[in-house]
Amino acid sequence: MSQPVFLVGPMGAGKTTIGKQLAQQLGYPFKDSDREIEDRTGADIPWIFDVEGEAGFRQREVVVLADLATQGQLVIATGGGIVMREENRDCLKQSGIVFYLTASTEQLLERTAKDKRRPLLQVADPESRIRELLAIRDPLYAEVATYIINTEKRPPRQVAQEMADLVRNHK
Ligand SMILES: Nc1ncnc2c1ncn2[C@@H]1O[C@H](COP(=O)(O)OP(=O)(O)OP(=O)(O)O)[C@@H](O)[C@H]1O
Ligand SMILES: O=C(O)C1=C[C@@H](O)[C@@H](O)[C@H](O)C1
Ligand SMILES: [Mg+2]
Repeated sequence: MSQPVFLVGPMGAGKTTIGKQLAQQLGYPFKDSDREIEDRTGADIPWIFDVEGEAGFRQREVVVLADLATQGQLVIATGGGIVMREENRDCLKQSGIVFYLTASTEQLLERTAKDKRRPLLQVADPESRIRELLAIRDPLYAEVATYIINTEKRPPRQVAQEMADLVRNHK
């Protein structure tokens, strides 16, 4: 099985955290599209949003996803908005196994509260913003998903274990 494994879902779903554990358990290299964009740009995500706007960030995301998707056996954690572009959804569906990681709005809010590096959540009412984004994106995450995994009430390592078993048994 040489196809990549993608993790999609909202900010705070645990794509980066669980993705690293999954990669370790499968023995695959790990990549994070957000980190890859930052490395290639030489700047962090808040800077890219400030200077190039969300549209500039999304353009970079398309290029990085297309590139990572052709690198074979990797675990790839994606950014929360990756499904906003149709070409990304097509790429995800055609390229590998896709896990949609879910959690309640309350959990997403709690998990993202301290970290100020998510420009879309730097608003007066982040809870409403999370709900708005989910209303738009949930059907898009579901559209690309091979498996939908709830990440609540279990530590990341245990979630990753379930996912690793699904990958190993995937035909
Ligand atoms: N299953 C879990 N149980 C408890 N906490 C978790 C779980 N998964 C992730 N977390 C915590 O939630 C926070 C956010 O996780 P993470 O950065 O992995 O989310 P993400 O989906 O990659 O978000 P983004 O889309 O912004 O990159 C981290 O502090 C992480 O430790
Ligand atoms: O949900 C989103 O649109 C984003 C999620 C993060 O992973 C980053 O990709 C960026 O902050 C935008
Ligand atoms: Mg992440």
